[in-house]
Amino acid sequence: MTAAKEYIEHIYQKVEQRGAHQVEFLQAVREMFDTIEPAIAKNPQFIKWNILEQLIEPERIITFRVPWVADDGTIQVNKGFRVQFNSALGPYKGGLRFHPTVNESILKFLGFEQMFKNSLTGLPIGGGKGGADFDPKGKSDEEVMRFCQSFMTELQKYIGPLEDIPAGDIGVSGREIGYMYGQYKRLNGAQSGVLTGKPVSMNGSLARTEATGYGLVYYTEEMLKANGQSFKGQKVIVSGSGNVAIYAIEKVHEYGGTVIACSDSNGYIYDESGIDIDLLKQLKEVERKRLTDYAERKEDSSYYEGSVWDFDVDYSIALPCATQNEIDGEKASRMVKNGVYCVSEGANMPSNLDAIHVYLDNKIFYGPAKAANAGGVATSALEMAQNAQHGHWTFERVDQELQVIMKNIFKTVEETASEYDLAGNYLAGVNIASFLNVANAMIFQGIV
Ligand SMILES: NC(=O)C1=CN([C@@H]2O[C@H](COP(=O)(O)OP(=O)(O)OC[C@H]3O[C@@H](n4cnc5c(N)ncnc54)[C@H](O)[C@@H]3O)[C@@H](O)[C@H]2O)C=CC1
Ligand SMILES: O=C(O)CCC(=O)C(=O)O
Repeated sequence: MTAAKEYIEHIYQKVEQRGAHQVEFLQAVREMFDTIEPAIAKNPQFIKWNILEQLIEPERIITFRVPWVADDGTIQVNKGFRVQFNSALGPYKGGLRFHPTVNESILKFLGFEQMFKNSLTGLPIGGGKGGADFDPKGKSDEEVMRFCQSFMTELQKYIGPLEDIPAGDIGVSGREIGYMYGQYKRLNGAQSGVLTGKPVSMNGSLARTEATGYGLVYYTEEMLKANGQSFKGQKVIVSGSGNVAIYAIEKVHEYGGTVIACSDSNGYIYDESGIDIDLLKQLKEVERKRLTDYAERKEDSSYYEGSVWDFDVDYSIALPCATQNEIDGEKASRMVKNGVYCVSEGANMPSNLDAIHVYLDNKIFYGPAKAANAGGVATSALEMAQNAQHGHWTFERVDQELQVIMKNIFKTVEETASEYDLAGNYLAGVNIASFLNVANAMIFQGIV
């Protein structure tokens, strides 16, 4: 075993000892550690600085009680969190997730990946993530507002435009960000730079809503082009039907591909002629309905229960945009059998480690989440820039900057993989490039 490998395994054992039950976090660390040996072997100072042990420990985890009153008068209590993972490259930056499954392991995996992802954007942002085990589904607007106000009453003590700037994630969109900003302002005065993903009328950025989905397609098109392919004429499946999925579908259609299926947490719709994006937006963004309503309103479309990745149909590109671990080894093998040659991740860690092995063994063009979905946070950093200069940029300007950022990320990934004699292994390119960004910044700052 090389010294680099021995060091990596020694630190991994420590992570396991400290939190064997944190399975999502362990998975994210394992995936990273499995690819960075060449970078550690080439840079022995990382061992001297014990950089991995510093990296895997969040700078701070804040947990708090979130009490609120439901419409029926009952008193509800949820658990709130903010994981301030790493500030080597700038203030903590990353979304808030409101979902019943939220726990410390999930937020640590998300924060860990966020610090690496953010470094790939080239913008001055560190990594963080937060949220609560609150389910906005089925709640009235008033209940969501009261929850958001209680959540922010505590969170506001720890965030600020130069310290920590949360944004949205699963279950947190413009509505929730609006309520949280209202409460922040009531307690601290108007400082719009404290949250991103704000509604445009509240100093949000144009194109932030679209950015993660559009960015995913810009990144994937670059990867396809580098391999003599493109979206044009391709059949695509997108999982999810939330913010990331909707704008990924819209951009795939603009690029000449056809998205034939998308999903929610219960099932999926198949629409061979291509998902009707206007209908999907109306159902999901306006009416907050389920996908069963799509099949009821759109002729020749069908709804099926279960995972969209178990659907046997010919297609070539898979864009998972729902949630973590939605694809296991079996589902990945099924995709390959169905003709998939490209998988690019809008969701964070949607593929488990077995699925990733299937992609690598089958030479799938693979866009790991840390790179492929970085367009959302990159545009959040553009929103911060606009807020700092008290100005607004046009949609075209933000979208143009987003395209440049996503192209540059792919270029960095491709070049890094080649530099380490791993040409075409985009997973290694993503992990090594982002690891070097964060590790070097930490060394510059000393032991802090
Ligand atoms: N919103 C953003 O800017 C960014 C989001 N992401 C990631 O993208 C993914 C989706 O986030 P958003 O679209 O923002 O959230 P959202 O709340 O708008 O939509 C989430 C979608 O995933 C589906 N979903 C949730 N749990 C599921 C499950 N267990 N099985 C199948 N489907 C499930 C929901 O039905 C919904 O369609 C998440 O992994 C998030 O972390 C990543 C980068 C930025
Ligand atoms: O826009 C942001 O700050 C956060 C985006 C996010 O949560 C993510 O990239 O997973």
